[in-house]
Formats: sequence, structure tokens, C-alpha cells
Amino acid sequence: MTEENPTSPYLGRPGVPLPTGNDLLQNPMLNKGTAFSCAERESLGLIGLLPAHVSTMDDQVSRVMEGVRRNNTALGKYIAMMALFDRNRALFYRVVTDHLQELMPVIYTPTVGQACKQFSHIYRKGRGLYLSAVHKGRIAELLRNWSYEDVRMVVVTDGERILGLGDLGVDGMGIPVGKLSLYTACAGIHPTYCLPVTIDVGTNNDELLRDPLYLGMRQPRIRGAEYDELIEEFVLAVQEVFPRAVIQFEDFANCNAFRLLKTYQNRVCCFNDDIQGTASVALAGIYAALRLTGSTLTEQTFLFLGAGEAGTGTGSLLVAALMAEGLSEEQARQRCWFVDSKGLVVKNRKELAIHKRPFAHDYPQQTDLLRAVRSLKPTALIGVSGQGQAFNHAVMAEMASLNKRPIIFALSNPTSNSECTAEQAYAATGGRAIFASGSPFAPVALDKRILVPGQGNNVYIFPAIGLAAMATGAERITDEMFLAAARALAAQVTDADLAQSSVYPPLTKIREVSASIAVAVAELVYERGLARTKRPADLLNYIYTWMYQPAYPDYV
Ligand SMILES: NC(=O)C1=CN([C@@H]2O[C@H](COP(=O)(O)OP(=O)(O)OC[C@H]3O[C@@H](n4cnc5c(N)ncnc54)[C@H](OP(=O)(O)O)[C@@H]3O)[C@@H](O)[C@H]2O)C=CC1
Ligand SMILES: CC(=O)C(=O)O
Ligand SMILES: [Mg+2]
Repeated sequence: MTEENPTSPYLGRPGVPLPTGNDLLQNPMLNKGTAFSCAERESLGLIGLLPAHVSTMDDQVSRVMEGVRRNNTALGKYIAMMALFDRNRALFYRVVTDHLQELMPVIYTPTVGQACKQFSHIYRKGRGLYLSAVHKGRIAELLRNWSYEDVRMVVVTDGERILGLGDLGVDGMGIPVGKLSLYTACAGIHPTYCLPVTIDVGTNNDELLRDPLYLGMRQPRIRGAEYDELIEEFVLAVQEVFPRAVIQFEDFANCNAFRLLKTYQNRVCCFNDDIQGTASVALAGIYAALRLTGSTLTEQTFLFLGAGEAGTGTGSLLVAALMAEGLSEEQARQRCWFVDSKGLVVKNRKELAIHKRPFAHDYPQQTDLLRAVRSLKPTALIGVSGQGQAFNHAVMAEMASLNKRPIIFALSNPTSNSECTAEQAYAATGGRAIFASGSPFAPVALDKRILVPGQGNNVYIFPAIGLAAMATGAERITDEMFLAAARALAAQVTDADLAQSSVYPPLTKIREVSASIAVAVAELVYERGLARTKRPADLLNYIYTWMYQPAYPDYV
């Protein structure tokens, strides 16, 4: 693989002869399984190691899908898919690309949440790098142990806030692995460019610490200067070993996430998916929803349940979007209200976390969501609290009495942590809710209509951001790029999508959607002078040249 042709099939390390026989079959990046041709079998020492019939890749896809569907449980399907990931990467991506709608809930939310909860019990292979405090001073050396020399995309977690499931320690590795598999499936990032990392700093989850099979370090989480020094060493080591890599911070707890973003966003090419990616996908859904309500952004009042990374991240991007439409910062902030675990976020509350302070308004304290809805009369209710069923019937019925088309987004993951189901939102609002959720819900039949809830998940954003950053050689990823991404995603929502009440394009179109978002983001990278490459005349075509298509190479 070369810089000029980043999407071609992997043929092994430059200058290193192709392995043969069982070594070849056991290398997931090179293996073709039963699709090795007769000539390849002959010349690569494979005769006798495979049954006689040569399968096409299509045959193999059918065989895999038969096997996956034979599993009765979602976790069983996940294990089957990850077994394929471990043995034949091209086939894994071909299967996922061909059956994204069916398989995304298997390799991503909600099933990846279940897999993370069981990670130490279903463990088969590492699939990423495990760095820890005991490796202090050796992080660059460990990065060099990775199988591929040219890494462009690193997704890193410390496992402290995995989806809405809390501290899962090293068991959170399922998330960077899952996110990176979506980089390849949804934006065509070459699999060898992708590096999942878990930084093991211990866990405060007593259940894990007591579990004899738990695979992480059995100690309370490291905090303070020791933690920051480890992250600093990691970031510097990535710069040294993989100088062209983008770093995506994922599922850190908010006690670290905001600080790390502030520390690194102007120093290296990085972003925080939960703060910035979520904001972008939520804003895109709101832009699309406005086409259904027939109102403008400046006419909205947003009430968030949850004032953490996803909530205040979205609030900040909304403020930028409202200011772009002429409001002052103060006016824009007045449109965004937050309820957290202690009630409405207001100025007279003591010891408000720093990320909440810009959204704390003068208002008498309200303690529950229903009263906040009644008094603030929001047009949009956005759930990012990780609290399953927090949007009860009364709350949503109140939204429906205030608004002809109430916007109700239940963005918490996985499904068990969603603030409500699609069915509940439509039932409570007589089918008038403009509903989206972080984890997928099936279409709902109501009064002879089929309502198709969109999936408001940052998967619509992060693969495209990474693709744009990589293709342009971006030096930084800025907040402005997430605003551009939101607008570009909203522009991909068709009238047909809206007619079904869906504010996101179908996942079946995700590759073309990612490409058009990447174009909008790349345009900004060039405009702001942040690119290390020259702007090509045909940017869309250039972006497509960066998108890997899962296929087999001919070895002979
Ligand atoms: N759809 C998507 O693409 C994404 C979805 N998410 C989901 O959003 C959720 C939150 O993530 P994130 O913001 O990073 O997490 P944080 O931990 O940063 O924030 C969670 C927030 O929820 C609040 N909260 C907790 N319990 C309650 C309660 N009972 N009532 C009201 N508020 C409550 C917390 O309050 P307090 O501040 O008082 O502790 C906090 O403000 C997760 O479930 C995650 O999966 C996240 C990223 C992307
Ligand atoms: C989707 C995602 O990033 C989360 O739930 O944390
Ligand atoms: Mg996340």
C-alpha cells in the first residue's frame, strides 16, 4: 500500500515475502479462505489445507450470513462476526458493507454494549493495543509492536464511560474495535490504517475487580498528574510512531474528557467523538426536523436531559449554529436548558461542573423533568442522560400538548439506556413526535402509517471526519468542522426520508453520505489553511480514491 494508492488490497509488509501455507491462512489481512484460486493454492503451499471447491466471495458472504443468522442471540451473532474479523478481514468488511442495516446493531450498539459487559468472558483475541500505567516510559516501544507501520486512525478509550454502561475498565476495548470497524465499513478507511487502543488505568467497578476472569489491572483508577502524564506520553508517542494519525478520544468519563480535548485539540489532530461527534449528529437531526416543523432554528427552545459530554457538547454546537443565524451568544445560550441528576442547571446551584456553567441560567430551581417541560415549553427534548425510560408518558404527552411536531431525541446507548423507545414516543404524541434514537429501533406502524425512526448516532459523523482529515492531511480538527459536517449530513436527508418521519438518511447510503460530509469538512480544512496536501480539482472524486472497497487481491 502506498500514499498514492491508499485503498488497494493489503499485500503484506513492503519487502517481506508473502507467507505461505497455514501462516497465510492465519493472517486475517491476507487470508482469502476457500476463495484462494487453484493457481494460488498451488503456488502458495495451500493444496490440501482447503476443501476442493473454490468459492466466490459472494458464496462466502452467503455462508457467513447463514452462520450468523443461525445464532439465536445477539451476542452469539457478535461472537460469530468477530470470529470472521479474526480470520478474514476483507470478507468481514464485505459482509458488513453488504448487510450494514442488519449487522450494524450486531457489531455496534446495542450488541457491542453487551459484548463489552461480557468482554473478559468471551475474550478470544486482543484486536488492539492495551497500554497501561505499568508501561510508562515505554509507550512508543509498545506502539511499534502493532502489526502495521502506517496507522492513520487511532480510537482510544480508558473504558470509564462505555456507552451508558459506566466504568467497564479494559472490557471497554469492544468500543474502539467497533468504532474502527465502522470507519472501514462506513467511510472506507483501509483496515490497516486503524488502531484500537485501550489505556488501562484500573477500574472503579467493584464487580469487575471481584471477577476472577476480569482481564484488566486490578486496582482503582489512576487519577491526577499520574493519569495526565500517561495520556501525554501516549499522545506524544502516537506523534512519534504514527505521525500522520488522527486520534479519536472515545468513552472517557467527563472528569477527563473535557480537559483532554482542551489540552490536545489545538496541539494535535484529534477530536472527542462523544462531545463533538454527537453534537454534530444531533444538530444535523435538528436541522432536518425543522423541515418538518416548518420553523427556524432561532425559534427553538432545547431542553436536554443530561448535561455531560454529549449534552453540553451539543449545546455548544447549537450555540455556534444559532450565532451563525444572527443571535448573540447570550441569546443563543438562553435557548439551551439542561436537567442533570440534580435537576435543572441554574445559576444559584453550588459547585456546578465547569462544562455546565455556560448553560446555567437565572431561574428558580426545578427538580423534575416534567415541571421543567411545563415551565420552559421546549420545542425539542434531547435525552443524553444514559437513563433508560427517563422520558415517561407524561413528559412526552406534555411535549405533544406544547408542540404540533415535538422533537424528541432519545440518544442514550445502548437500547436499554434509551430514554424511551420509538413506539413509546409515537404513542405518547399521537405519532406527531419527530423521533430519533442513539440505538436502532424498528419502524413503527401507527394509524396506517409506517414511521421510521432515524438513528441519531455519531456513526454518521466520525468516519467522515476521519476520512476528511486523512485525505487532506489535516493538522487540526476544529469545532467549525463539526458544524459543516452537521449541515452536510442534514443536506443528505431527502423528502422521502422526512415523509417517513426519519431525520437521518438510511444507513444503506452511509458510504455516499460519509463521502459528501468528508467533502464539506475537507473544503474547510483547505480554506483554513490546515491541509498538508494541495486541494484537488475534483474533491469528491479525490475523497472516493481514499475509500477502500473490500475485495481480494490476486496473489499470482
Ligand atoms: N447517540 C450518540 O451518538 C451518543 C450517545 N451518547 C450517550 O449519551 C449518554 C451520556 O453520555 P455522556 O454525555 O458522554 O455522559 P456523561 O457522563 O458525560 O453525562 C451524563 C449526564 O447525564 C446526567 N444524568 C445521570 N443520571 C441522570 C438522571 N437520573 N436524571 C437526569 N440526568 C442524569 C448526568 O448528571 P450529572 O452531571 O449530575 O452527573 C450527566 O450530566 C450515554 O448513554 C451515551 O451512550 C453519547 C455519545 C454519543
Ligand atoms: C455512540 C457513542 O459514542 C456512545 O454512546 O458513547
Ligand atoms: Mg462514545
